[in-house]
This record gives sequence, structure tokens and C-alpha cells, in this order.
Amino acid sequence: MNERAQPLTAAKRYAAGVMKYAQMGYWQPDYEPKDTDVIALFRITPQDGVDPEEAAAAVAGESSTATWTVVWTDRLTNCEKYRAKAYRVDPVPNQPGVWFAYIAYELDLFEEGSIANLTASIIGNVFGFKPLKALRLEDMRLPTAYVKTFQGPATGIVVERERLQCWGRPLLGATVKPKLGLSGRNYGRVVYEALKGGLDFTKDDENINSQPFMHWRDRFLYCMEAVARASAATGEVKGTYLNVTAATMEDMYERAEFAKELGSVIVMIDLVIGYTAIQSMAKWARRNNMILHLHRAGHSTYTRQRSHGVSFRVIAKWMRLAGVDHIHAGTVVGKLEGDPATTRGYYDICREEYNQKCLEHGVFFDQDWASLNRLMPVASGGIHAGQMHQLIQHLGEDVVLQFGGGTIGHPDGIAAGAQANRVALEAMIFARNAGADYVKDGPEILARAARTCTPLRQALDTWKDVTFNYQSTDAPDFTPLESVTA
Ligand SMILES: O=C(COP(=O)(O)O)[C@H](O)[C@H](O)COP(=O)(O)O
Ligand SMILES: [Mg+2]
Repeated sequence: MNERAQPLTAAKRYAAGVMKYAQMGYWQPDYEPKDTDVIALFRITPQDGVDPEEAAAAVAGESSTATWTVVWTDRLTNCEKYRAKAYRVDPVPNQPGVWFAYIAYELDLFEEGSIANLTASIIGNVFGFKPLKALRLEDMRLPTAYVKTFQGPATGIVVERERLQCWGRPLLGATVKPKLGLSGRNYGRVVYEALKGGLDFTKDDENINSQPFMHWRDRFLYCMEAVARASAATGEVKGTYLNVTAATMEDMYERAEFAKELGSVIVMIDLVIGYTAIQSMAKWARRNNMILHLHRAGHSTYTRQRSHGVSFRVIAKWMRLAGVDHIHAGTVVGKLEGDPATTRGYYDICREEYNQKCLEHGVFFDQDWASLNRLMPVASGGIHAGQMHQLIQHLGEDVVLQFGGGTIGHPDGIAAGAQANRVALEAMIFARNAGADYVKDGPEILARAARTCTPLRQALDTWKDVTFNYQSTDAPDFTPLESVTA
């Protein structure tokens, strides 16, 4: 197609009928994005015979003002301004027929502070558009003017640490297992044992809400009794993430209020409740001085495959805007998908005040977070004490390490599992702070600590052969940063 199509006269451009999206003005290779534009980067796989520029223009059109045919009512609007502009397409390295398309959106297309509104455009109709075989939203650049219309994390990492009086090490947690079936009383016993054994937090699993075997009030009462007793026994601030996910906002507010009444410092929600419900809960958490934990239940249905869906880095950006305090963001070494470089990109999006573009980590844009609070990533899913050095190496210090099976499955019981993890963590941080090469010597550091800590010895023996070495489904396309011309 003609890449630099001459502007059409108004009579031709608005004549009734069907014309290419590029001709309708959605492909503008000379466009220079404004500082206030929202920019989206899509990975597009056009159908055979569809030019990448036309495919990019179609994505711009269908995610902003266009439909399949010319409409004269465009001329009742400031349509030049409102039209999204595809301004660049680059071939994806080593993937013939696949392209990165950059699209700029005028800020006025979006309501202030609404993830629902943003997403209804950016991932609305367009993902089903027939001329594309597949479409993936890889990254977004959110202008400061837009970022500032969002609340951001209700509490943030610094205030959470102040409330917990815990500095200089990752926070330690455990997900109660089995996920389903325990009675309130037995559930509370698990929480008490784990907290007394040395964890900072326990947490409900994503699918524990209010089932016949344990209604939510029962769980909250037993859990908070366990928290109070464990805090008294250890002198440490303890907590448990009470999952308030429910069928309606009214139910969620009722559960969250009760958690607060019982003295909980934190509540939890699942990603499946939806963007508006998440934003409502984030505002509730800010008003009520509560930490808000988000489990990303459901995300892999649309984040995991490289050619179609939405990258988790974009979900992480939306959730930082929306205002949760914690977000599950992967472990690298555990049982669930997580390439090291890609995961590093997610963690940077959560924790940095300013993200530098880093193609090596899948981060395509500089992003200023404009003083929105930092978001604490949570590493969870098939991790155990024997991986402590790798966890610290890949994930750093401002992270919640959550061992579910890796606490509750300890051969000597839950408190022993918690103790093993706490000792492993403190031994590793101590070695790191003393200047040891803790990554290389990690196994030795753990073995040494285990000489005076039987629970750690048992944990290392039990899980020593457990690894999850499978090929990643979502590694970055660019490896050494230097080899890429921007
Ligand atoms: O129950 C668990 C982990 O339990 P365990 O520690 O026993 O494996 C969490 O739901 C997953 O970590 C979620 O995955 P992600 O954190 O990747 O969203
Ligand atoms: Mg779970």
C-alpha cells in the first residue's frame, strides 16, 4: 500500500462507502506523539495479504473512533484529534509475518481515573477483528497527565513496612493449604502455627470465599484470633490476607468492614472481580488505612501466549494505577510461567519510580510514575527454602515470598516449615549483607544454617530435587539491548 498516502480531499474522504483504515487517517507515519498521548504497543499478526501498515491502522481505528465504513458524522466531531494514529511498525525479530505496531491516542479519549474506560478502547472490540490472525497488547506508555488522575497503591511499600516494623528483608508468607475444605477452626490453627513459626503473613487462597465447609465470618474470626495469639507469642506484627472476593460490591464491603473491625491490617481481592471493583476496593483501602493484596487469579488465560492477549506487564501497570498494594508477579524458579528477564520487567514496573525503556526485559517505554506509591510484588507458586538464594537474586528485597506447599508440606509440621523459611531467608540476607557471593554459594550457606536448624535441614532434604525447568512461553524478543536500534 501507499505508505505516505496523500491527504484526501474532504469530499473523497467522507464519501459514503468502505475505504482502507490507513486512508481514513489511522496510519500517520509522520506523526510525532505528544507528551500527553497514551501510547500502546501491539504485536500484530495480520492475515495473509494484509499489509502491516493497514493492520496497524485498523487496530488504531477499531480501538478509537472508526468502524468498518465511512460515517459522515465524523465531521460533527474534532475527528482529526480523536482518531488514534498508528505511526510506526517494526518487524518482530525472528518472527516473519509478525509486527510491532505503535499507536498514539489523544488523552481526551479517556475518562480520568477509569481503568474500565481505558480498557474498553484499548482491548475492546479490536481483539476479534478478522483481518488479524492474532493481536497482543505488549506495553503502554501512560502520560503523567493521565497517571495523575489515578489514586495509585492505597498504602505503598514504605508505609506497609512502617506498619509492620520490618525492614531490610523480603516479607515472608504462606498460602493456607489445602485451598478448599478446611473448617474455620482448623484453618485458624494453620494460620497460628505458620505465624508463630516465623512468618509475617499467611493468606487465603484465590478460591476461598464463603463455601459451605467454611463461611467467611467463621474464617475471619478464627484467623484473627490466630493473628492476635501469634503476635502476642512472638512480639512481632503479624497479619493474614483475608480474601473478601464475593459476588457483589456490597458483599465485599461488608466482609472488608468486618476484617477491619476485627483488627486486620490487610484484605485481599482477586483479579477476576474486575477493574471497577478493584478500583472501588482500592479507594476503600485508602480510606480505611488497610493494605490491599491482589491475587492475579485468571490472568494466565490471556497473558501467557506470546501472540495473542495482553502482556502481564500491562496488567501490572493498570493495577498500579488502580491502587492495589500487592500484586502476584511471578517467581522465576517456581511452578508457574515466568521467564527471568520478563519477570524482572514486571517487578520494575511495580517498584520503580521511573522505568527506563529496557527491551531486554520487555519494557518498551520510559514510564514516569509521577509519585504514585510503589507496588509490592508477591512471589508465589511452587517455591521452597532451597531456592532462597535464587529468589533473592531474581526478585530483590521489596517482595513478599510466599511458600504455601513449601510451609504447610514440611515433614515436621507447619511451624517447622515456617521456621525453615525464616532461617533460610535470614541466613541468606546476612550472607549477602556480609559481602558473600550468595548466589554462587547459596546451597552452602543454606547447608551451614541447617546445621543448627533441624527444620531447615528437613526442608532442604525433602525438596532438594524439586525444580520446574520448562521452556518459557513468553521470553522477550530482544536480548542484548545494544543490538537493537531504537
Ligand atoms: O496458591 C498459590 C501458591 O501455592 P504454593 O506455594 O503451594 O505453590 C498461588 O495461588 C499461586 O502462587 C498463584 O500464582 P501467581 O503468584 O503466579 O499468580
Ligand atoms: Mg493459589
